Parts: sequence; structure tokens; C-alpha cells
Amino acid sequence: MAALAPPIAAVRIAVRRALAGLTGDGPVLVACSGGPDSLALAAATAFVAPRLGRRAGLVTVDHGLQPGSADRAEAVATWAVGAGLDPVDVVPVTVAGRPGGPEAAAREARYQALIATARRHHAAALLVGHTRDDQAETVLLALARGAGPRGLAGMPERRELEGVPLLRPLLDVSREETRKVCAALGLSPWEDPHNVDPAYARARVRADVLPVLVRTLGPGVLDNLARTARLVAADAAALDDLAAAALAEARSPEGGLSVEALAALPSALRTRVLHSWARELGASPAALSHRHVAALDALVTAWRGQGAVHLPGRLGVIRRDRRLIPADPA
Ligand SMILES: Nc1ncnc2c1ncn2[C@@H]1O[C@H](COP(=O)(O)OP(=O)(O)OP(=O)(O)O)[C@@H](O)[C@H]1O
Repeated sequence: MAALAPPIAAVRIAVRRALAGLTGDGPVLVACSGGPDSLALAAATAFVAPRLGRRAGLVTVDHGLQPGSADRAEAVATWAVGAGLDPVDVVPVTVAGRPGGPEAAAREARYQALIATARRHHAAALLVGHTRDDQAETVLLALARGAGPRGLAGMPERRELEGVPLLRPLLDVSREETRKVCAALGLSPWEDPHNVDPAYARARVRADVLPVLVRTLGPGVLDNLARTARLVAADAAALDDLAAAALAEARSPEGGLSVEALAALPSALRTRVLHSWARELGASPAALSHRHVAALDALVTAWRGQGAVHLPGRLGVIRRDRRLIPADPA
């Protein structure tokens, strides 16, 4: 028997590991764009899942943003049926008219469609094809915008999205390996033009920054960036747990948060508590910035009788009677 190409083995092992702890008997669904990463993931899942006694299906979203996108989606679906995946769904979405830039609007439409499809099939998990290289890019972009640990932690291997486990089995697999898997299996992946469009910061990092880093610092740099994400993620998760407990402790029986309890916390915890509380009040996580949290923090640590702190979503917070309380920003 011919030896299995090492990249095929690496991707299968990664998928097996990701599926091992799953509960429930629904199928796993691979979210597949037809690109090399998710195509390699789908091929490996079609092989591994049945051997673990689980059905595997595929869902591909047609954003309708490029000519021929419906044909591309159909081609992915036809391949998937031939590979034994079941169920196989093509889901068209409408991107226009959503808030935010085109990239954010497409992502929101895609995730809504993917989650709705996973729920309709009672899927045990939805699998996406982010690789180690995507993780390295995420960490670099987070560093460049001055993100805190939550941003530097990159993308988690597993998270819950509206009750559906979202898994990223390929975070330790390189993009080069997924391309080799496709070549070894004779698959012809689709190359998303957005991935090389210099209008996108991620595409510029991919095309210009990562190759320079590898050339100047050596090939280990991508693994190292991904490791940084894993290390920071573990610390951030521990701090988040502590902050959740501290938020519960800081709640005042009269409503709002006790300034005394907040002041007793180390700044790393206090800013997390204030961030969570602001989200709880209704501030959108995307719009809530470091500056908003710093202004809330100043109500505790640099009190000089200042007025309401304005938060995104027309929300306000004031300090009164040794408490932080929500207030009409007007
Ligand atoms: N149109 C789509 N339909 C279904 N899933 C998608 C679609 N676009 C992206 N995804 C999922 O989201 C993951 C990340 O997509 P993104 O475009 O950010 O990365 P990528 O590195 O170009 O991945 P790929 O090579 O799989 O296209 C993909 O691997 C795939 O699992």
C-alpha cells in the first residue's frame, strides 16, 4: 500500500482530535468555501468522521458578490456529494444592506447562514478551516492595532455560537500543508480574489509581512506566533473567570457597581469587569473601545466629580453615592 502523504495524515489527525470529545449524535458540518483550507478540512472530515461513527456533511455559502459564485458553490456541493458527505447544502445570502464594511457584512451574513444550517440539521459541531497561518495573521493584526490579551489570544479552537460548537481543527496545520493535501488528493481549490486584494489589511499581511518575517526571523516564526496566541488565550480565560466572579461581587444591592469593591481590584481585573458590565448594559462589543473602558475606570480611580461617561449605543454611566450606575447620557 502506498504511504499516506504526511500532510494528509496531519490534517486527518487534527480532525480526529477535534471530533474526539464531541457529544450528541448529529452530523458534523464542514463550512467550506471551496478554498484550499476548508476543502482539505472537508476531505479529511469525510474520511475521519464515519470511522468515529459520525455522519459528516458540508455547507457552502454563496455570498453572490462575484460573477460565477453560484456555479462555484454548486461545484463544491457536487464534489461533496461525490466524497460521501451528507447532508450537503448550498446557502445563498444577501450581503447588501447590512451595517459595517463589505468584509464585515459578508462575514455576518455567512455566520448567520452557517449557524442556521447547523441548527436545522441538529449538527454536533460546525467546522471551519482556519489554519496556523490565519492565526499568525490574526495575532500580528491584533498587535498592530494595540489589542489587549483578548485580541492577542487569536481565534479559539472551540467556541459556542448560539448553542452550536464551532471548531477550528486546523489551527496547528500550515496553509502550505492544506495546499499539499489538495494537490495529493487531486482537488482543485478555488482561490478567493479577496485573499490577494491589497485593499484588505489581512491580505497585505499575508502577501507582504509574513514572508518578510519568515525570511528575517526564520521559518519557526509562524508557529511561534500561533503559540503566543495559545499561551495568551489560557491566561485570558483564567482572568475572564476571575473577572466574572469579581463582577458578581461588585454588584450593589441598590443597583450598579460598588466603587469600593471596584477600587479594591487590580487594574487587569477591574477593566475586565467594567468591559463586561458595559456590554451587559447594551454597548456593542465591536464599538466598545479601550477609551470607553478607561473613562469608566477613571470614575473609580481618578474621581474628580466628572460627568457621565458615554458608551456606544447612546448609553451613559455616572458615579453617584459610591456606585457606578447607568444614566441617560443626555
Ligand atoms: N463561502 C463560504 N461558505 C462556507 N464556509 C466558508 C465560506 N467562506 C469561508 N468559510 C469558512 O470560514 C473559514 C475561513 O474563511 P476565510 O475566507 O477567512 O479563510 P481562508 O483561509 O481563505 O479559507 P479557505 O481556504 O477555506 O477559503 C473557511 O476555512 C471556511 O471554513
